[in-house]
Amino acid sequence: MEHNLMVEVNDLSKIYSPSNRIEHINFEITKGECFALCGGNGAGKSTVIQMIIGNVKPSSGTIKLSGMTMDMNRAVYKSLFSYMPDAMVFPKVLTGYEVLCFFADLSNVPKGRVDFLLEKVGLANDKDKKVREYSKGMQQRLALAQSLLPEAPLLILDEPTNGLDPYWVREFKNIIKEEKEKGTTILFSSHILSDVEELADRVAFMNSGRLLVTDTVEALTKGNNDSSAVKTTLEEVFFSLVKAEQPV
Ligand SMILES: Nc1ncnc2c1ncn2[C@@H]1O[C@H](COP(=O)(O)OP(=O)(O)OP(=O)(O)O)[C@@H](O)[C@H]1O
Repeated sequence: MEHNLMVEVNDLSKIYSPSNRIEHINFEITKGECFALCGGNGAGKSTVIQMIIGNVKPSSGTIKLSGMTMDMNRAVYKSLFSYMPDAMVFPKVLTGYEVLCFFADLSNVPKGRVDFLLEKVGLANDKDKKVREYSKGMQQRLALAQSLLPEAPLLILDEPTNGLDPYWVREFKNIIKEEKEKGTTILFSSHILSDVEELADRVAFMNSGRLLVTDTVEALTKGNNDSSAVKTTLEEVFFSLVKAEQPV
């Protein structure tokens, strides 16, 4: 039977210490959906992502991708997603082209796709430069190209537009929209709530290791039930959620 859910996160927790806990995280992402994980610094977004991709072992809870846990078949589980970290460290002695060819070989991706993606992220003219000569933004564009190489059904992006100039923020958003149109399921984390509003179908807000709310962008920004109500922004929603959490 075709499984409609790409991601199922069920009562997931990571207890780093008694005072540093990410707990009771529950959400599902339907195939083809664009889902944003939002929250302030230290809310737990990256930890949740790291648990999904198998880099951090959960203290409890389960994660399924397309109905499958990592324990069922690690190789198949890992083939279901590709991942762009918030800061990727590349071997600095390699050129951008060599880096992508390395990752392409790992995933049996034809070299033609390397050239296509270098063009897409605006690095075609710099492909023979060593990565150590790349600016931070160029390295980030290389990281995005790396994550797009395998055309995995689930694309996971940790803070994809952080630190990019306005031109490349827009280009990144267009690339994410293209992926969405192709039917790729997308999970991304971001602090930039205007980007989230533009890209995401649904949003989960985290604070201090807990999930506060998960809903569609439309429902979160519609104001109140009065149809004449002025729409609010995700930024305002986030402020009121975090404010409500503060001790009085
Ligand atoms: N390896 C670790 N060991 C101990 N604590 C950790 C570890 N990694 C993260 N934490 C803690 O877990 C909490 C959540 O961190 P995490 O990086 O997941 O948050 P985030 O929402 O991604 O934050 P930011 O937006 O600042 O990147 C923080 O209190 C952080 O200090």
